[in-house]
Amino acid sequence: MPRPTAKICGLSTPAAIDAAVRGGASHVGFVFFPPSPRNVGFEQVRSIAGRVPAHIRRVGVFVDPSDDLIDGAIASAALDVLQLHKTTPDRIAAIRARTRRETWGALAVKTRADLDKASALAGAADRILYDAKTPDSAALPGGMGVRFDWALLDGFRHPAPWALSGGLDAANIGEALTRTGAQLVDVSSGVETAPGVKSETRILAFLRAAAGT
Ligand SMILES: O=C(O)c1ccccc1N[C@@H]1O[C@H](COP(=O)(O)O)[C@@H](O)[C@H]1O
Repeated sequence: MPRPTAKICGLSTPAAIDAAVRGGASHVGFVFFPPSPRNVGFEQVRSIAGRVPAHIRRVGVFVDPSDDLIDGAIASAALDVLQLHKTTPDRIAAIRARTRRETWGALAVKTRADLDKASALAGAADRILYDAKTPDSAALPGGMGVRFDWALLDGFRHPAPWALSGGLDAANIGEALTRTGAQLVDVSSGVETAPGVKSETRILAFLRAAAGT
């Protein structure tokens, strides 16, 4: 079994990017969603994204975005991947066709029935990101440290490449990998000391734990 790879999401400072790079992240994420404490503006992200070496993929995180937002983000951060939350499969397919970028569709999971939506996403996106469903009243559809019951993925026939996210951290990533067999994992609040405040120590600990070292 190859070693799992990991995305560190919600980066907004040079120090956090450098820690993700040093720790061996395969992907780094920038959030383009103003209600998020991790939201980055175009000028801000332009000033830091150049620190990411070419072998690490840059992911833009969006919530049902407009074309203008996507185009501005791609231009500012040289994004390789678009991660789309609360976006319909038709819209995801249109974004993918228009931008010619690798596209991930986030699937909010709380019950087994939620997984029924995976097949529609598989035709539209390059990868399905299983994320925990946040409460209806929550300000954000992700990035809240909420995890779902990983047993829901037991025996599930994944219709596309996939990744696991939602409430992961250095303490639970080993169990998450053993339970689900994920080959790509994604973390944001689990490597923070407060919402939007990344910890270099926690980033490095997460990446070590994900690599099993
Ligand atoms: O991180 C955010 O602020 C965010 C905002 C809007 C949509 C998604 C967001 N983050 C993504 O949520 C998951 C899980 O995060 P966590 O580890 O539970 O905090 C992850 O994919 C982030 O990319």
